[in-house]
Amino acid sequence: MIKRLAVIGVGLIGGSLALALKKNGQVAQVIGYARSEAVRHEALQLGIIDEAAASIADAVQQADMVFVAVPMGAMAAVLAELAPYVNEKTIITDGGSAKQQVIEAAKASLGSLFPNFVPGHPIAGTEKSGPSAAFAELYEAHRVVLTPTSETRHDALEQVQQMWQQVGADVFVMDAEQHDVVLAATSHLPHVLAFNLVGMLAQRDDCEAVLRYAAGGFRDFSRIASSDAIMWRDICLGNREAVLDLLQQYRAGLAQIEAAIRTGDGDYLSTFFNQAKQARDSRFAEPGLTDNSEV
Ligand SMILES: NC(=O)C1=CN([C@@H]2O[C@H](COP(=O)(O)OP(=O)(O)OC[C@H]3O[C@@H](n4cnc5c(N)ncnc54)[C@H](O)[C@@H]3O)[C@@H](O)[C@H]2O)C=CC1
Ligand SMILES: O=C(O)C(=O)Cc1ccc(O)cc1
Repeated sequence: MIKRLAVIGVGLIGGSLALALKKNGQVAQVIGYARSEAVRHEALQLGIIDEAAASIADAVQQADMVFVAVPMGAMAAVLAELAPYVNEKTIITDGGSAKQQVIEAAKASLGSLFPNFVPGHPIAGTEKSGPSAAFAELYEAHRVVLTPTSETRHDALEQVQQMWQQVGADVFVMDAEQHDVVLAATSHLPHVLAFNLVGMLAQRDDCEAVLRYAAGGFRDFSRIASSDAIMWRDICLGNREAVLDLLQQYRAGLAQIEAAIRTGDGDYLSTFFNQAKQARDSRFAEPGLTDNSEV
């Protein structure tokens, strides 16, 4: 049972954790902070938080658990701001989509309390953001990856693991570097591709006609291009190396497809498409990948 949970960033991810813990009676009090007063007020009105803090210091001072769920680009500043106000009993964790960058920031800011920091990433979300997008069931039957370092306190890791299990998540522990490569492949690259496709089509003169006759496949593929621009800017820049590697690999594949179309190499296309289909139908046939819902 968490006595006082401080949520820094009360949007989809922070808000959903607060709602889920409250719903299950796993937290006595939630205090929330967001940069904008209007967002804090909204979170209070929606019952996501019990109290709105006027500063990060006020939010974390009495907390036994701190959950940081701000865009990746704001993580370092938030961690630096909270560091003087936490103590050896406070556990600090986060929900950032790439882990190595957050770990570096936490190490730089938290100093001797760095072992109290448990890096985390719920592999659950939608294309919506803000407190109004939060819902208590978001994490049920979804994966949460924790990427402790060699310095992470074992009891802190256990408590964060328990917190996520209490809201219905399956918790996995992974090395941060591996996490960033894996998530670049299945999440960061697809978002970049969707943004690029939709952005490209939006610039065409015949955009209206193109979209009017779009089929279900376009709706599926383009949904994630509705995601928050600042959040995805920060993820791309925060997981730079892995995203660039995958983009290069993707471009090489695309170039081969382009060459096959140009030269009329139908065998290449059918073989390659069939290999991808076989992979999607067998090895990728995981719950969440086979239905049409968001991750
Ligand atoms: N949206 C998604 O599906 C998922 C997002 N994440 C990660 O979770 C984190 C939060 O994302 P969302 O909840 O979707 O975003 P969101 O936009 O819904 O919420 C972010 C919150 O942070 C606040 N905020 C922004 N800058 C701030 C600052 N400098 N100081 C204090 N508060 C600040 C905003 O007011 C808002 O309350 C991000 O790091 C994102 O990469 C992780 C998994 C899924
Ligand atoms: O909306 C979707 O399908 C997502 O992929 C949500 C998502 C966004 C960012 C993450 O780090 C994890 C999950």
